[in-house]
Amino acid sequence: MESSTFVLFGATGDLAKRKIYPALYNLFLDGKISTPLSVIGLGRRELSNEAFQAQVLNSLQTFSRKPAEDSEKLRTFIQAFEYTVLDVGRPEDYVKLLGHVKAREEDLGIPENRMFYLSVGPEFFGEIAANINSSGLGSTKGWKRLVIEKPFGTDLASARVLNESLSAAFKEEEIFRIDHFLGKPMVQNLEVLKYSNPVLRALWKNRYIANVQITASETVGVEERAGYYDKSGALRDMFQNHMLQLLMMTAMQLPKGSTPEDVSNKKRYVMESLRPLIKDDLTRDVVLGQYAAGEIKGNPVPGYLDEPGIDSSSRNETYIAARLWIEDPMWNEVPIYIRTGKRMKEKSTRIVIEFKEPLNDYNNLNKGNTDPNLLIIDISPNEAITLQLNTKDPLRTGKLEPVRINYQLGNPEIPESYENLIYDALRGDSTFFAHWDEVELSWQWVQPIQEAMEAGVLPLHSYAAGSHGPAAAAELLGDDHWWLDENEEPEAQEIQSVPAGVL
Ligand SMILES: NC(=O)C1=CN([C@@H]2O[C@H](COP(=O)(O)OP(=O)(O)OC[C@H]3O[C@@H](n4cnc5c(N)ncnc54)[C@H](OP(=O)(O)O)[C@@H]3O)[C@@H](O)[C@H]2O)C=CC1
Ligand SMILES: O=C1O[C@H](COP(=O)(O)O)[C@@H](O)[C@H](O)[C@H]1O
Repeated sequence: MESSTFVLFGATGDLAKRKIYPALYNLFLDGKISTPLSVIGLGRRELSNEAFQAQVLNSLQTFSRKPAEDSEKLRTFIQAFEYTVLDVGRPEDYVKLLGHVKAREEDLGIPENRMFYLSVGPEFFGEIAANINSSGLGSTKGWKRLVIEKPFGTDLASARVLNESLSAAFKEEEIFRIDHFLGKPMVQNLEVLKYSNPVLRALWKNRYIANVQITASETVGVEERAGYYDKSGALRDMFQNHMLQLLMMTAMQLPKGSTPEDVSNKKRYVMESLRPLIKDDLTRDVVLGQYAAGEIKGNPVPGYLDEPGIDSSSRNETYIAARLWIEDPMWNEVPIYIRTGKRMKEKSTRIVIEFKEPLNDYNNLNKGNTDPNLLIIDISPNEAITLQLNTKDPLRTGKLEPVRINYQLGNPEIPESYENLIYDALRGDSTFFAHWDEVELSWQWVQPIQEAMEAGVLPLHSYAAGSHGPAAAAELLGDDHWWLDENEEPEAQEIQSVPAGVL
């Protein structure tokens, strides 16, 4: 991999401190970044290089997975960072930035490879891309790449406008749209799991799969992000991007040796095959919820409407569950259940594949009550693969009983999501990024939900903080039920204690 200049817009912001600097540092320590390294941080506030470097050091000491103790390596890393004042709306600042980038390229003997990482508000994305183009920053003899954070638009129309403005300055293959769920090691493991195991490969089809459940539950509430979250809600914040990306990764079929373009095509195919939502059936397929006061791990927490910065009459959803169908010979008749919510009982991102019931019980031991086989893929915070099988009870009750075979990753050496993604972007590998077609089709699919929410025709169910979500989300599954962690209370018991009213 050739050296490049990492130009970071929003270098004084929260994401840069918590994720980007630690990721760069860990990549540097792992020898995954070409040296000499050059990072130019940008922001409106005045900072000397030394003050900026002190901020970077502080971020590493607070957030890095590897220790940032005084060492020659740490000093070399920190000295790679320089700072320039830039206001995104001032074209002259980009010209000054070009001078800075070129001077460093010459000083360090780095080829004109430039990665522009936009860790700023999405309202600036289009303007920055245009200014990179017009200032000459984008006219390089090497490669240029644009890395952008979420959110990518707030609906189909705004996403299309944003994409057009980016496309005027960068080609699609130069745009790397971060979806940090795609950087999670277990998500990156999905393809290998499906295709390197003949057992799973043979079963990964509707003949054997009863349903698929994709859950991202969080115990945190709105935190300090009321301004953003009260406009975004669970649909825009999690469902349209992370949850649908997990669905694509689960359902796509990828031949060995696929290129990033093949991946993008396969993911697009999944989205194109999703049965569109019908306005009149929405209440049957989608459940929205908002948390009421409750308890998280024994501590009382306020309801959403009492959170600081939230309008007391807000109808914003903090929970969404949906039933989806992929109209494709491999997935026909397999319901896919997706749910995500804040202030739930546990923090867990997980995919559960429920296999079809055996046609007949072995020797009729359980008389139709045999548990199904499950494949449970824990993505975070736990990273694990669990297979639930049936065995004969060794205590000779004569019954079959389910047992779980479990493999936990849990190795501190495993790179964090941003490390994986920044490494891939530096290598020019867009496999684990959101491509435009996927983003567009995702917005298209959720559009009927957005319209129904705007028209106020979708009920908003209340659920107690610390529960598994609204009771209506259990009904969405009909005869199926959500699978929980082995140690948790069964869903049915929890659901009974949840206020089932409609707000
Ligand atoms: N924080 C997080 O955990 C996550 C953030 N994101 C996304 O990442 C992006 C950045 O988020 P975050 O770091 O939290 O935001 P912050 O508000 O913490 O930081 C914003 C950054 O943008 C800079 N900035 C703001 N206005 C301008 C301007 N006019 N010209 C130049 N620089 C400007 C600020 O620097 P200064 O004030 O010096 O100008 C600051 O460095 C957003 O798109 C967000 O949605 C995505 C996932 C998670
Ligand atoms: O993008 C987001 O993701 C986080 C959850 O991510 P995780 O890696 O902690 O599982 C979510 O809290 C946040 O609201 C959302 O913007």
